[in-house]
Amino acid sequence: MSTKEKIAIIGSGNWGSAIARIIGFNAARHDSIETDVHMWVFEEQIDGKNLSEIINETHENVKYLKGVKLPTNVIAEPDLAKAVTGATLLVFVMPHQFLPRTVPNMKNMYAPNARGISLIKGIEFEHSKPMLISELISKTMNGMDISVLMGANVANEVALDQFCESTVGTYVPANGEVWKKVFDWETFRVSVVNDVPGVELCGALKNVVAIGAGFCDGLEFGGNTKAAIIRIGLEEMMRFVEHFYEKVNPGTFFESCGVADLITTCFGGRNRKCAEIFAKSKGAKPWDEIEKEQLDGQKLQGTITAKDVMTCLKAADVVGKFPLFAKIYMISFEGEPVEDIVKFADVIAKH
Ligand SMILES: NC(=O)C1=CN([C@@H]2O[C@H](COP(=O)(O)OP(=O)(O)OC[C@H]3O[C@@H](n4cnc5c(N)ncnc54)[C@H](O)[C@@H]3O)[C@@H](O)[C@H]2O)C=CC1
Ligand SMILES: O=C(CO)COP(=O)(O)O
Repeated sequence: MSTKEKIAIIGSGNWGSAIARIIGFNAARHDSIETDVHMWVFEEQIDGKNLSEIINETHENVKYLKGVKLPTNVIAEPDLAKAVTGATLLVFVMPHQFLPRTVPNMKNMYAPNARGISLIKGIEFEHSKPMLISELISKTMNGMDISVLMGANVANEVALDQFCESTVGTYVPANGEVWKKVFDWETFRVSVVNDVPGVELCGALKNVVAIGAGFCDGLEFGGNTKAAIIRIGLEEMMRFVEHFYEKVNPGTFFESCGVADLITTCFGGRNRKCAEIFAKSKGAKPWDEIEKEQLDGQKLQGTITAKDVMTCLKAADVVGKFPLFAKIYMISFEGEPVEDIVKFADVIAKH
């Protein structure tokens, strides 16, 4: 039996495909990893043909990462149980709303010593308290060790080999080193830290702030205002993490997963872009319509996360300590005028 690590990627969207390219390169160059990497594809039809077949024939995900070639050792597989069979390393990368219905289809076909990593930016909650996606995955997979990878990694730029950094958060340093081998590439530099909640919550919460940054762009505010939103957003991200997860290392916010991801998303991300359009419509255009028109099947995470964050803040009775998060939620879902993005006094007074 092979003692090599075997990688399966669970997801093949915009980020899933971009990171599959790097994973494929690393699997081909490291002797300790099997060269073939299986990538699960949620099957759909493109001009009457299965997307998984198109990927295997053309080595391009023509729907989610058009114009970028994947290495030939990345093999698209529409059957999830088959994709993970014998895998020792499971890479979870899909919009978080699809996770609960996907994981059971893996049918325990992965190797008994399998470890996982989540690249998913979002939160879940249990009893109105935030629950990490990595915790949720671990719980549904009999306590499997789940690390996380988050960073300033807009997928289309990573796919073009533009230099960037990323952060792995892990509980088990030896697993962190394995994941570094899987992801670290000359244009994609990976650091490993021992802080899963900090890394993961940075990745989830910056999407909410990016909605606020998009509102500023839609209102045609200048750089000063957007910088203020980013700074206040960082402060609220730190406060949220401290409030719900006291063991977080403050240094994590200065890794790629923290301030760098916040900045890139507030300038070049999908959440920013869709929020700009929402603001330009004065809040009249529904989010799902904007998502459909602008993202062609890709998914917006910041709006869902804004709702989830608000649920946690209300349950803990701390809304007044998070006026920016609250404002973003109220503008997005309660009809508050978009211009009020910079007016916090009412939130603080009310809570
Ligand atoms: N795109 C980016 O630049 C980055 C995204 N991320 C995060 O990575 C995660 C995955 O994002 P992307 O790969 O960009 O996905 P995406 O936004 O491109 O979403 C499309 C994916 O969802 C799948 N899908 C649609 N309906 C489904 C269903 N019913 N069940 C299962 N899958 C279904 C599609 O097949 C496709 O693979 C998200 O949490 C995102 O926040 C993280 C870093 C960068
Ligand atoms: O997470 C991202 C960059 O690291 C991508 O953000 P968007 O989903 O806003 O594009």
